Amino acid sequence: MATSCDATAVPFTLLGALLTAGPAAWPACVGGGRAFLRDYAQRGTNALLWAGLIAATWVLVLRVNALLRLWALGSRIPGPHALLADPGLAAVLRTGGDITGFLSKLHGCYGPVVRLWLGPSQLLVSVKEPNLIKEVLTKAEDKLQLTGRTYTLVCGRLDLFISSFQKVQDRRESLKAFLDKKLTTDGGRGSLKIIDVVLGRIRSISSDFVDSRSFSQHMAFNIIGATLFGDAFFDWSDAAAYEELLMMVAKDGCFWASYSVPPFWKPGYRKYRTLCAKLQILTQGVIRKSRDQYTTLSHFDQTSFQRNEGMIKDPRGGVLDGTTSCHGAAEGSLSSEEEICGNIMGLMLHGISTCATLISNILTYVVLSPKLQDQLYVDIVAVCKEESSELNVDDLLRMRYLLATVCESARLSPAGPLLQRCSLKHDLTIESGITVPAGAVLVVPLHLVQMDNSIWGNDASQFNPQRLLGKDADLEEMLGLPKSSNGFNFHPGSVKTQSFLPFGSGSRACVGQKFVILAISMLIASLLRNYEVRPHPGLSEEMDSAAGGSSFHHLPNPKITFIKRGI
Ligand code: HEM
Repeated sequence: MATSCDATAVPFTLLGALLTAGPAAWPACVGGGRAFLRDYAQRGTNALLWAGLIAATWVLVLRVNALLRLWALGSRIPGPHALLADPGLAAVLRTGGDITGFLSKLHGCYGPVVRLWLGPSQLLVSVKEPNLIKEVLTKAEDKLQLTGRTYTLVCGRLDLFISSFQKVQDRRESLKAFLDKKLTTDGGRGSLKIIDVVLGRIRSISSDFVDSRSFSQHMAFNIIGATLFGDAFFDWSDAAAYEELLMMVAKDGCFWASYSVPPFWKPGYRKYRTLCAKLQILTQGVIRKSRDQYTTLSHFDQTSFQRNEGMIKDPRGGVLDGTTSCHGAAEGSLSSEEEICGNIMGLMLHGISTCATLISNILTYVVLSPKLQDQLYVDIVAVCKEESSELNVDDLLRMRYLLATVCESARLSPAGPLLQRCSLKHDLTIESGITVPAGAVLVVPLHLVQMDNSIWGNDASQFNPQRLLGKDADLEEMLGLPKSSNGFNFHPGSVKTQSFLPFGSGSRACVGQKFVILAISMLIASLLRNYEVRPHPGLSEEMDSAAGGSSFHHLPNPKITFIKRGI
C-alpha cells in the first residue's frame, strides 16, 4: 500500500483529475485532495501570470511600435523641431492665445501641411490648401476621441457625433433623409409655423431692447426644438428651464471630458453630472410629450391618420415623414430609448449653439449696416410681391442676396476656429506624398482658409455678400442647396467653393447644412419683411469701431430692437 504521494500521480489539470482515477483515488496519496488542489492552484496561477505577462508584453510591443511609427512618419511631415511637445503651441494653448495666428506663421514657413507635437505621443497636422483639405476631410472619417467623449458624457449613449465613422454612418443618413424630407414636404409651411411662433414672442418684447446673442439663442432653440419635437415643443411648460440647462451643460462638457479618468472626487464634476442627468430627464419628458401628441393627432385627426398611413419608413423601421417629429431619424429599430434620447440631446446641443452663432452674426451685420438691411429688404419684397403670400423654399432660392448674406456671415465667422478630424485605424497617404499616421489630430484652420486673400481677394476679411454672386462662386453648392431653376453660377469644384467650410466637408460634413441654411434664411426673410432691426441708440464704442472697419473677427453683441414695418 502506497504511503507517500507520487507527485507525478497528481493530475495537474482538473480535466486530468477527472480522466484518471478521479477523486476516489486521491486519498491514496499522502495529503490526498489537498496536495492536488495546492499543486493545481500553483500551476494555474503560474499559467495565468505567464498569460498576463505575455499579453502585457504584447500590448507594450504594439504601443511602442505605434509610437515609433508615429515618430518616424510624423518627423517626415514639415514642421518645427520639438523634443517632446512644441513649446510655441503649448504656450498658445496655455494662455488661450490666437491659435489661428500661430498656425498662420507656421504655414508661412513650412507650406500647406504642417505638423506639430502636442506631446510625445500626440501629433497635430494642420492642412491649409483647399485641394488637400478636400482630400483629407474625405479620407479622415473619424472624429477626435475627445469630441466623442464630450458628447457621451453629456448625452449618455448616442450614435451621432461620436468618434467612429462606422458607428455614425447609418444614423447620419437617416437624419439627412429626415431633414431633407422636412424641407421638401412641408419645409416652407413648417418653417413658417416656427417663425410665426417666434415672431409672436418677438412681438411681446418688441418695445424692449434685447441683446443679439440671447435673442439668437432663443430663435435657434425654437427652430431646432420645433424641428425635432414638432408642435408639442411650443406648449411645453419646461422649455425655458430646458434652454437654460442646455446652455449650462454645453459650456463645460469639453473640460470635464478632457480628464482621461472621470474625476468623481471633484464636487464640480459631480454637480456637472447631476445637471446632465436633469437634462436627460427633461429630454425624455419632451420626447414622451411629443409622442403622445402625435398619437393623439393620428387617432383624432383622420387626415393626419391617412397621411401617416403613407409615411415613408426607413429600412430599419424609423419614421422619416416630415409631418412627424424626429424620433424616426433618431431611432431606427435598432436604437434603444437611451440612444434616441442621446441623439436628440446631441442634436439640440450642436444645433442650438451653431445656429445661434450664425443668426447672431447675421443680425449684427444687419444692424451695423443700414445699407445691407435695405438691400436685403429689396431682395425679399421683390420675391414676395403679395403681402400675404407665405414664403416657400423656391422663393428663398430666388433671394440670392439673402442667401449670399447668410453664406458670407458663415464664411467670416464660423462656429469654431478649427475643423478637427482623425483616422483612428489607418494611416492616410495624401496626394502630396505625405503620410499622416493613424491617430494623428488633423485640423483645418478655418479663418486662414476662409479669409485667404489669394482666394477671396484683397478684401477677404471684409463683409461683402456680393463676392458670392460672381461667376467664380457657386452659391448653391456652397450652401449644399438644390440648384435654382436658372442654374446660373454653376462652377463645380471652384476654389471658392472648396474653401467655404463652415459646415465642414467630406465624410463627416454637417448633416444639417441645407436644412439650417434654409431655415435661417426663412427666419431672416420673415423678420426683415415685417420688422426693421435697429441697434440701441447708445451704441458702445466697440460697436462704433467695428461698424467703421467692417472687418469683424470678434463680432460685438449689440442690443437690438424690432420696429414693425408699415406694409
Ligand atoms: C449654422 C448651423 C450649423 C453649423 C455652422 C454646423 C457646423 C457643423 C460642422 C463644422 C460639423 C463638423 C463637420 C466636419 O467635421 O467636417 C458639423 C457636424 C454635424 N452637424 Fe452641424 N452645423 C450646424 C447646424 C446643424 C443642425 C441644425 C443639425 C441637425 C439638426 C446639424 C447636424 C450635424 C451632425 C449630425 C453633424 C455630425 C455628424 C457626424 O458626427 O458625422 N448641424 N456641423
